[in-house]
Amino acid sequence: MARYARVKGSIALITLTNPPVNALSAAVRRGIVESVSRALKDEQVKAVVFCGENEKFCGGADIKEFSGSMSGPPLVPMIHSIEAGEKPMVAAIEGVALGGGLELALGCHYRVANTKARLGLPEVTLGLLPAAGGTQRLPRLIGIPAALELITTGRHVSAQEALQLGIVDQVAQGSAVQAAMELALSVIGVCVCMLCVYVVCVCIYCVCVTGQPLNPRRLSLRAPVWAPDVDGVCDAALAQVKQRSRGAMAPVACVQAVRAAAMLPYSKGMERERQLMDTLFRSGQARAMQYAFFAQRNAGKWSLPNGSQWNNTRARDVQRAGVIGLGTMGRGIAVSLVKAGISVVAIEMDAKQLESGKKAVTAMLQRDAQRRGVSPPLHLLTFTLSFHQLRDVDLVIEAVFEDMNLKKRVFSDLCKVLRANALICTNTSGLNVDELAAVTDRQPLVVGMHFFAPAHVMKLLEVVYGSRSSPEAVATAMALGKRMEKVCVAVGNCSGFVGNRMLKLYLDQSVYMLEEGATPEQVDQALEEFGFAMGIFKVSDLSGLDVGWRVRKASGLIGPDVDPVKPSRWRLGRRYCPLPDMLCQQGRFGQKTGRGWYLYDSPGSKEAKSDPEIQTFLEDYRRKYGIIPRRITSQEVIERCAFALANEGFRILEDRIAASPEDIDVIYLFGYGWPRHRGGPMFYAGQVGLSVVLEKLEHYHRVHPDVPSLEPSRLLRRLVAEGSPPIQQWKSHIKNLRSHL
Ligand SMILES: CC/C=C\CC(=O)SCCNC(=O)CCNC(=O)[C@H](O)C(C)(C)COP(=O)(O)OP(=O)(O)OC[C@H]1O[C@@H](n2cnc3c(N)ncnc32)[C@H](O)[C@@H]1OP(=O)(O)O
Repeated sequence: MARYARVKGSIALITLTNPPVNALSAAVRRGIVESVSRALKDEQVKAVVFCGENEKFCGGADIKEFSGSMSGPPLVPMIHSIEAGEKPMVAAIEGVALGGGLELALGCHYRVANTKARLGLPEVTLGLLPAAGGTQRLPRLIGIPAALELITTGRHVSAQEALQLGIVDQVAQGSAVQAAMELALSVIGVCVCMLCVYVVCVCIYCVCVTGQPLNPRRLSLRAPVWAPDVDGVCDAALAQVKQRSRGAMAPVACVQAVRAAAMLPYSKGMERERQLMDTLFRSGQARAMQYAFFAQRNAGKWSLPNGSQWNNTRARDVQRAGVIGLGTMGRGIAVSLVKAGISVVAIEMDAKQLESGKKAVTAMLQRDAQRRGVSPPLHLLTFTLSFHQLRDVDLVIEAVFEDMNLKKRVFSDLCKVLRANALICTNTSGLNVDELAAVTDRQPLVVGMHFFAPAHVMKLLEVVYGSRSSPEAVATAMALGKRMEKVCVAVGNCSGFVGNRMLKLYLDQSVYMLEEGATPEQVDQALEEFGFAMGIFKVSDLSGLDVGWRVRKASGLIGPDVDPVKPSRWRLGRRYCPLPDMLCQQGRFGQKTGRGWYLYDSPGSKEAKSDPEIQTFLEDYRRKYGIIPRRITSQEVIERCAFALANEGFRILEDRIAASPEDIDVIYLFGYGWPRHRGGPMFYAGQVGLSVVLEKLEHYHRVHPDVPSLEPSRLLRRLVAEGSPPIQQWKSHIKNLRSHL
């Protein structure tokens, strides 16, 4: 779908019409091809302007089409025919010009963007490369280093930056379409300055250049962008993306394609671009990343077991919020709220804590404002020791220490001062939201808002609905999270919710493997090669080993009856690994104490080094318990960790704690560093093959019968029995479910 109109007598205006982002679907491509041909044939038409409906130029190729068989006119020849057209073609960029959208604009002879427009080639984030000539035209326009940076990161740039880089010719304060039409008129030799009545080549009043030849504007006609240092630049970029992308293929292919633009004529470069794209397009990585794109958007379309959902429930407006507790989490939450334009009353229990919280929050906001060249919105903050200052807030987020009794006290104190209709949210990472709500006078207005540390950086927010939480409270927390630029997922109430409930089993498998013969380094290396940013033992050191220790003590797993010399490896009816507790007993809490599973130069330093003491400690431990160490392969590490995660994910779906496997994957992608090119633990299980996962879990459960969580879940068995349907259909196979609302 593309609309054709003749405007200003001699301009053909071609408008892409495919809301919401005017993606280049087969129908849009067909519409463009027909409109361009019409414009080229129409003798009255002297120039063509492309724009998008609803002030959005184009969000790129239609990603939904990638999973089916492609039909309609292909993009590459379509863009080529635009560039080769004998009439000036001008792109009027408003909103976004991304991926194929920007490639279409690069095929035009001129580009005009509105000040608010964003431009980019984000294909790499979908496991692809800009294969409609983007890897060949962009370097010819802005040079190899800048093109490499944009194409390998997929970063969007502002109109102003695009102008500086040379991607656009003009930035318009008002309508880009209007400005593009004026540019088009000036190019075809009609001066629009109103002072000049002649058709001229250079208007002496406004110095517009008219009657320009088109060949210099055709990027494909430009020679390769070779320079003496180009090999070095590409090699450095390759090394950088290999290190950063942790096994993702697309960034490497992007560098290879851009290198071709430096070395080869355009047609050969295009061949290279196509070959690389073919490989990526067929890869499981591209499928995983495209799945992740839609899973992220679907998470916003939350639904509760009682039928309430995103499009039938209104969120309340939140103008003023309270944050209780200014530890690491509270500070990050306060910063995110203020950045979203919300007034914050931040509360601490004692003056010293309040002062240090205030300093930290202020410094974080100042740093952020400095980076963005704006002034910090400190006027939105009130720091106080008094709960009374909360009397007119719309919502409170409690972020005190992870202790049920403390949180209950805070909740009942809050009820004494808050307005009757104010929401109370808890940032607990796994405590029972219903139990907390029960001490309040407003159970329907209590929900969990589980942020991830550091809360002003991490994207994930689990919004936890309890059995009495109202749909309106869930909608409000989801909307607030979105305003704070979080990826929000609505989840049910159970110990650990979704993310930490699964994490526990992943941690268990990791420490069991240490008992059996692995080292922290081996496990972490396998996980990092798989694509995790950090192995589980490095992450544990970063988060602090004492956190889990405290939780295990509170849950009764550690108590006075545990033998301090030879602690039991069997607790609450199942295998238990006391290694993390033994480390904590030695004061090894991780980075903060300079020692944990690894050794650090000093407390607080970040570089993890192997610690020979840990090797000796593990050897002594195995000797004490008569364990004969064995070699554990990387494959076993991945299988036991990833399949344990997925198996619990299936149980979470059975229990209806998560609404879909996509939601679980989004949680792991945005909160736990799961590699995006592997889609998420549920997607990965589907990609490996559900029957393979079942077989492996059966094997590991046979070998470790004392680990009940390795027993394959009912849902996994059912899905395999029903022929391993694709992930989008799993939901319909969940029957006889308990409702949590
Ligand atoms: C030969 C190959 C050549 C080229 C390859 C490509 O062009 S690949 C595509 C490259 N483009 C992109 O990666 C852009 C993807 N989209 C976005 O980043 C954002 O959607 C965008 C455009 C910045 C808008 O963001 P916003 O937050 O405003 O909206 P949202 O993300 O929720 O999207 C709204 C709905 O539009 C759907 N959608 C967006 N982009 C595409 C697309 N390219 N193809 C298909 N559908 C797209 C998105 O899924 C949302 O749908 P909904 O049903 O409402 O959830």
